Amino acid sequence: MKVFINKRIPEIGINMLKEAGLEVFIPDHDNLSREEWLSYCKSHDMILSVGAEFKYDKDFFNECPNVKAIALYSVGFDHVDIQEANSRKIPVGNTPDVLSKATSDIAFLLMQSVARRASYNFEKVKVGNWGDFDPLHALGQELYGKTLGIFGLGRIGFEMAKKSKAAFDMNIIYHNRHRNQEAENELGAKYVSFEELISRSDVLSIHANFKEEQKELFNADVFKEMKENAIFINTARGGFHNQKDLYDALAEHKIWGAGLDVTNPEPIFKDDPILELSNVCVLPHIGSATVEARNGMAKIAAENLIAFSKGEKMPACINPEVYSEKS
Ligand SMILES: NC(=O)C1=CN([C@@H]2O[C@H](COP(=O)(O)OP(=O)(O)OC[C@H]3O[C@@H](n4cnc5c(N)ncnc54)[C@H](O)[C@@H]3O)[C@@H](O)[C@H]2O)C=CC1
Ligand SMILES: O=C(O)C(=O)CO
Repeated sequence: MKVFINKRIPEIGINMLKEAGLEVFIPDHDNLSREEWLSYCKSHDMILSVGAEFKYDKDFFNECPNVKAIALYSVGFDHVDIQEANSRKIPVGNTPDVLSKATSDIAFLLMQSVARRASYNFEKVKVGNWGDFDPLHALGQELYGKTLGIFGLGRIGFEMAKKSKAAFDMNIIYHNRHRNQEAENELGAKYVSFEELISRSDVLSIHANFKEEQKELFNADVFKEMKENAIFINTARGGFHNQKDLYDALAEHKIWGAGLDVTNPEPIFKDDPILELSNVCVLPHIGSATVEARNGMAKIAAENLIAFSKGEKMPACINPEVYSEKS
């Protein structure tokens, strides 16, 4: 069976696939056009898919009838039409858990960076404006005992909550599709309505998996209900926030600041006015960018395809229903 990988991943995953007897093809350049990508997909049985640039939508499935399995090199799967995959009984794997610590580290880092005005202060040093000690200048806010609101308390949200509780004894409130009993028992996390989450959070951190219905859920109507000292953190998907509304809320100091590892659109335009604001920290989607997480992702993605090639269930499968439908 032949595997197409659209971009080089850590060797550990490639070696596992080859050792399992699978033929692996990786193009010699990264910036594939959609046409090139499609032509490679068409001639392979399995895809190890890196990044969310190309969508696995109805058109893809219609054009690539030979593809039998997809292993995403991500935990997020908002670029895959799962119903279409299900209707063709194509299992789709993802990479849960191995990146939860790394991604929540970035949410935590952004929370502190915004609270202590890191981008403003970095810029001062860079332009040679260190300045004298000033008791009233460049003051941040402390996070001790503040309220952290988590939207989407799953794997990454839980890691963020644990760190914030341990470091700053923050009160954790959350809004999720289901109650998270573990977080309630271990951290005293309190389940609240969406409205309560917005109005009570000193830090609001987004960790839900994105669906089109939730597009720009965090918009002017939400920002106007947030506290003036509130910090908005998004490490989930840029599609969750309306970036113009976020800009307005930040520029007008309706909220304290924002930390973004994901933007809308992504990548962010170089001249996006939000980048000019001193109360914003933006990172280029590096949540899972550690050696440990990326190796773990390569390993799980390879395990998913190897299992499939042996006629077994993928160990990390987004749509396990394809197996029960088969039997
Ligand atoms: N910045 C980065 O590099 C990375 C970003 N991510 C993003 O983080 C997301 C979360 O990952 P995990 O924690 O592993 O997923 P997860 O599935 O463990 O947690 C997501 C939680 O959000 C909840 N949720 C979804 N929609 C909701 C809604 N409308 N209202 C309330 N709760 C809702 C779900 O019930 C679930 O508990 C991924 O889907 C991905 O988009 C993941 C890894 C790296
Ligand atoms: O895994 C994901 O969903 C990412 O965004 C990148 O690791």
